[in-house]
Amino acid sequence: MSEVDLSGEKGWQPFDAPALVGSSLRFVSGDPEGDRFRVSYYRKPDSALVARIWFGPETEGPPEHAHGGSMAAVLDEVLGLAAWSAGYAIVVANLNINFRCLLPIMQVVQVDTEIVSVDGRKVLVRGKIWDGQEKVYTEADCLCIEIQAV
Ligand SMILES: CCCCCCCCCC(=O)SCCNC(=O)CCNC(=O)[C@H](O)C(C)(C)COP(=O)(O)OP(=O)(O)OC[C@H]1O[C@@H](n2cnc3c(N)ncnc32)[C@H](O)[C@@H]1OP(=O)(O)O
Repeated sequence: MSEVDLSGEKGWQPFDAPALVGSSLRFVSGDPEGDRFRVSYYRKPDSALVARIWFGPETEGPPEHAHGGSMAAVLDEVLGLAAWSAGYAIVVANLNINFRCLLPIMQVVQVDTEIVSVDGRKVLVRGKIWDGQEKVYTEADCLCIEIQAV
């Protein structure tokens, strides 16, 4: 497969996910040369986690477009990781997804995240997969629950 440009924007800092949560996080981001997903994580200047993600041919669902489950897997990982990167050791309890537009495969898209609220052990993270300009493919609310130990 040809080179995929996952570079971030000016002011974004590369974020080392395995350094924070360990190398078990491989389902989405564990095969950076593969034909499924290729992912690079960054922190924005406001410290929000952001990802640049390439959906490869093995994520195909509808012809030439991403499988809904592949988008769900990406949102599970990125939104959960957003909570970890904000200092909360969590697992995902509920992931509510709206699929807005078919997502063409073989292109790089962006996942933006936002910590919406923290209420005791409950951390609500909101995110979207979009083109980074205007087109939103998928939106999600992710309820994360803090755990004592992994
Ligand atoms: C290790 C590195 C990982 C880093 C990367 C993260 C990205 C990957 C994210 C994942 O894929 S994690 C794997 C998928 N998730 C799971 O398998 C979670 C399975 N579920 C559980 O382990 C437990 O259900 C859970 C820890 C989430 C909660 O069980 P607890 O017994 O600890 O909590 P409890 O049931 O008492 O609920 C605590 C609060 O959360 C609320 N809650 C729990 N589950 C909920 C739910 N599903 N919907 C709404 N609210 C929920 C619950 O009502 C309560 O609210 P209040 O404090 O206000 O009373």
